[in-house]
Amino acid sequence: MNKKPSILIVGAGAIGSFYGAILKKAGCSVSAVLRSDYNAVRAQGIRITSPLGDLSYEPDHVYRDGDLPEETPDFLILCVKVLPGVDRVALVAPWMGEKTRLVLIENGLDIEKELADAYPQNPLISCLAFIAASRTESGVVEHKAYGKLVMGRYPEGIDEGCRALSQLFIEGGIKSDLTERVVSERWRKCLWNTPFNPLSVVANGADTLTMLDTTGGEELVRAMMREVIEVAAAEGYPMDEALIDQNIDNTRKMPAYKNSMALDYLNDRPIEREAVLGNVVALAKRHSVAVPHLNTVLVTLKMRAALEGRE
Ligand SMILES: NC(=O)C1=CN([C@@H]2O[C@H](COP(=O)(O)OP(=O)(O)OC[C@H]3O[C@@H](n4cnc5c(N)ncnc54)[C@H](OP(=O)(O)O)[C@@H]3O)[C@@H](O)[C@H]2O)C=CC1
Ligand SMILES: CC(C)(CO)C(=O)C(=O)O
Repeated sequence: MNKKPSILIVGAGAIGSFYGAILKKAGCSVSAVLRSDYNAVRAQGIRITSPLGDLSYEPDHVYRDGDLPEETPDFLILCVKVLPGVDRVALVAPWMGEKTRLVLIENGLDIEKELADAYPQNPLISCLAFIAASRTESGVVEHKAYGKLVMGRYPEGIDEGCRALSQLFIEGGIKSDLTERVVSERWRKCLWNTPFNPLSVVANGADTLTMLDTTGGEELVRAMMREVIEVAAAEGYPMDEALIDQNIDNTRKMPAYKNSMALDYLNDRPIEREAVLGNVVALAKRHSVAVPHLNTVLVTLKMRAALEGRE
C-alpha cells in the first residue's frame, strides 16, 4: 500500500479538528498546531461527537503555536478564522516545506491572494466547507450536520494534489467535489454567507428562520444577495439570479440554524466581518457598484465593534 500523505492542521478548532479526523480515518498521519487548546489536546486528544460516529483521535504530533517542526507536512491545512489581526502568512511560515501544499478551509472572499503571493512555489488548494460544527470546550468539537467540501487549485484548475486530497476526504467518509473554478465557487458560497452571517449578528445572533420569517427579512436577504451577484459579475464571476430562489428555498427546508458568525458573536469571539462582507464591499467600491444594503450592514457592524471597544 502507498504511504498516505502527512497532514498538519494549523488552527484545530471546529473545522480543523473535524477535517483532521476525516483524514485520520483515511489513514493519514495528522498533526495539529494549537494555541489555547494545546494542554487539553495533549492530555485527552481531540474529542468529536458526530452523526458519523465518535470521531475522536490522538493527533500524531501536537505542537504549540511558536514550536518548530520536526518535519514539514505534505499538506498544511489552515483553518483559523480570517480576522484582520491574524497574520496567516506568518502563522504557516515555520511549517511550510518546499513541497508542502497549502490548503485553506476557511470562509470569505478574496482570502487566498496574500498566501498565494507569499508562497508562490507551493500549490494552494482552496476549499469551501458546507458543515455545521462548533468547538464546545477546549479540544472538544460537536459536529452537528453536513460536511461536504468543494475544492480546487487557486486561482483555478485541478491538479494531482487536489485530486489526491479530495480522494482522501472521500475515503474518510465525507463528500468532496473538485472544481476547476474555485473562485466562482467562493462567490456562490458567499451568496449565502455574505447576507446571512453578518445579518445574524446585527440581529443579535438570530437563526436562519427567524431572519427569513421576520417581516421584511427575506426581502432584505434577497436584496443583499442581488448586490453580491452584481459585485461578482463586475469581478468576472457571473451568477444566475435563480440561485437566490434556490438559496432561500434550501434554507427554508433546513431546520433553524445559527451560522458560524452568529455563534462567534454569541460567544463573544471576534467575527469574520471583513472576510465575509468587508471584502465584498471593497470590491464593489473598486468597480463602482452600488451596494447600499451590504454597506449599511457593514457600517452598522463597525459601529457595534467601536461601541464594544473592538476597533
Ligand atoms: N464552524 C462551522 O460550522 C463553519 C466554519 N467555517 C469556516 O471555517 C473557518 C474555521 O472556523 P472554525 O473552525 O469554526 O473556527 P474555530 O474558532 O472553532 O477554530 C479556529 C481555531 O484556530 C485557532 N487559532 C487561531 N489562531 C491561532 C494561532 N496563532 N495558532 C494556533 N491556532 C490558532 C483557534 O485557537 P484559539 O482558541 O487559541 O483562538 C481555534 O482553535 C472559518 O473561516 C469559518 O468561517 C465554514 C463553514 C462552517
Ligand atoms: C454555510 C454555513 C452556514 C455552513 O457551512 C457556513 O458557512 C457558516 O456557518 O458560516
